Amino acid sequence: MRPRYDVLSIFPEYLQPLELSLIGKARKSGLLSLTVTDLRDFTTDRHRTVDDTPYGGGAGMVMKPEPWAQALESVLEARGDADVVDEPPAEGEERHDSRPLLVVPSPAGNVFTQRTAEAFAQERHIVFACGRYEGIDERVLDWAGERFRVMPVSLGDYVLNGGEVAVMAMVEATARLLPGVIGNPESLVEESHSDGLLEYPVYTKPAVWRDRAVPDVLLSGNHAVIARARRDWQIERTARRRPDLIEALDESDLNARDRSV
Ligand SMILES: COc1cc(COC(=O)c2cn[nH]c2)cc(-c2cccnc2)c1
Repeated sequence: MRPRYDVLSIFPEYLQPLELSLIGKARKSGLLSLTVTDLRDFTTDRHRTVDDTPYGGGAGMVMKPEPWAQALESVLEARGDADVVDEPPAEGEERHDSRPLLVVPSPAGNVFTQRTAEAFAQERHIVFACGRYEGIDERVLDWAGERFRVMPVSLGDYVLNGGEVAVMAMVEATARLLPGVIGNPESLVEESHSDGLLEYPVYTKPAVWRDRAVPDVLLSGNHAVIARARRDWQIERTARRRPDLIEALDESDLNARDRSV
């Protein structure tokens, strides 16, 4: 599967870092396609206006609906299935929803986690809509629901000026899970959150650096003992920094840790 990612933004140049490094290489080698489109290309007035004052008053501006609808329709046409109608499901089968995913970074979204990235990595086509100002006219998300699976997504409990930074983070977190993007897929297995825990501390040469030695266990060559020590460090680090994650830890792991201490 060659996933296709579309990004709609009034600051397309903001997404240029996605042309660099591993994601850039993956795009060049055809592992994924990523197209960034300027929302202003879908305005019709001389000033290429994308925002207007909010109904009901309040500070700031709201993104006008029509440019978004035109841009989203254009993305579907480019994909070649603007009017795709899903085949009726076979007897007893789940209806297959071939609509692309429309991800809208927003402080009011569902929280993006590693599980979300894993789900996104299974998607054939994701459209990322970068909101600016106070947000996008809500009717756009309602209208888009006929042609997309619409998903407001938050990176965390803070407010950015626009969705571009959030999209870069989500595209990177997703694309790195695609086959062939990361040189050594082994490195994906033991990283933070892949097993529900934070990752263990890492060390490299020299063995003693500014009077600080690498933990002896890592120099022992005993892989079972090293694996146990690393698991313990993961549990301790997670309990200290992210107690909210620790509940998810399987009871047997905690018991095993107590026995090994
Ligand atoms: C689509 O509507 C949006 C999108 C964004 C950009 O995304 C984030 O800020 C974000 C994404 N994950 N966590 C935060 C910001 C606003 C916004 C700005 C100012 C006041 N109120 C709302 C609105």
